[in-house]
Amino acid sequence: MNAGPRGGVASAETHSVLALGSNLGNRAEQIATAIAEIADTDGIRLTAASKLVESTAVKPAGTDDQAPRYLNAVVSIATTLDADALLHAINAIEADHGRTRDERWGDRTLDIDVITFGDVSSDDARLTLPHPRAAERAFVLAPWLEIEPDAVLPGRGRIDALLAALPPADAVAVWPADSGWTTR
Ligand SMILES: Nc1ncnc2c1ncn2[C@@H]1O[C@H](COP(=O)(O)OP(=O)(O)OP(=O)(O)O)[C@@H](O)[C@H]1O
Ligand SMILES: Nc1nc2c(c(=O)[nH]1)N=C(CO)CN2
Repeated sequence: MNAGPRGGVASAETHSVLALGSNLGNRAEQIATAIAEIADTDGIRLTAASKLVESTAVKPAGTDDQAPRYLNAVVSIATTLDADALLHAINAIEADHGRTRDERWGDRTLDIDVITFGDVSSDDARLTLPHPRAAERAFVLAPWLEIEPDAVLPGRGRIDALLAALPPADAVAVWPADSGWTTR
């Protein structure tokens, strides 16, 4: 797609998909503020933002299953930043929201992951692309599908098929519950 600055992704820009999550504090406000901050970042143009979805916290096996439920959302952007600069920008937004990094998959005020950056593939631990766990996460795939129904996760296939292959127990619910939107 190359529809220029108002439509799709201009040639100097890279299309990227970001996933946001929060399970501490005012979850909806943190995600909404973070999306506004992403849209305000130099070199980033927000092209779509999903509704919020709510789901049980996915934790490593054997850890506390009492964790607060998450709200998640997905945005698509067109950016002139390179992947490192984009990671730096989203880490700064997380830090502004009081995010600390102490525990893997720990509770957090705000998490922002880079799901895709163009068709870049990277094994770098600092920025693995596409995000290595996106294909197994209904809380990423369902809101992504809402904003990009034909999207493909590079190397894994169409996201509608990936979502349909997940166990029904992984389904996410639109939040707030009365907004009349279902994900599966
Ligand atoms: N695609 C990516 N998006 C965001 N961070 C990434 C990515 N790939 C690697 N990282 C690195 O992962 C590190 C840990 O990130 P984080 O604490 O958000 O992990 P997590 O949210 O607990 O787990 P998960 O990555 O499964 O969502 C970060 O310091 C970051 O450099
Ligand atoms: N439901 C849900 N569970 C999670 C999430 C998340 O965003 N939503 N993020 C995690 C680590 O990034 C770990 N577990």
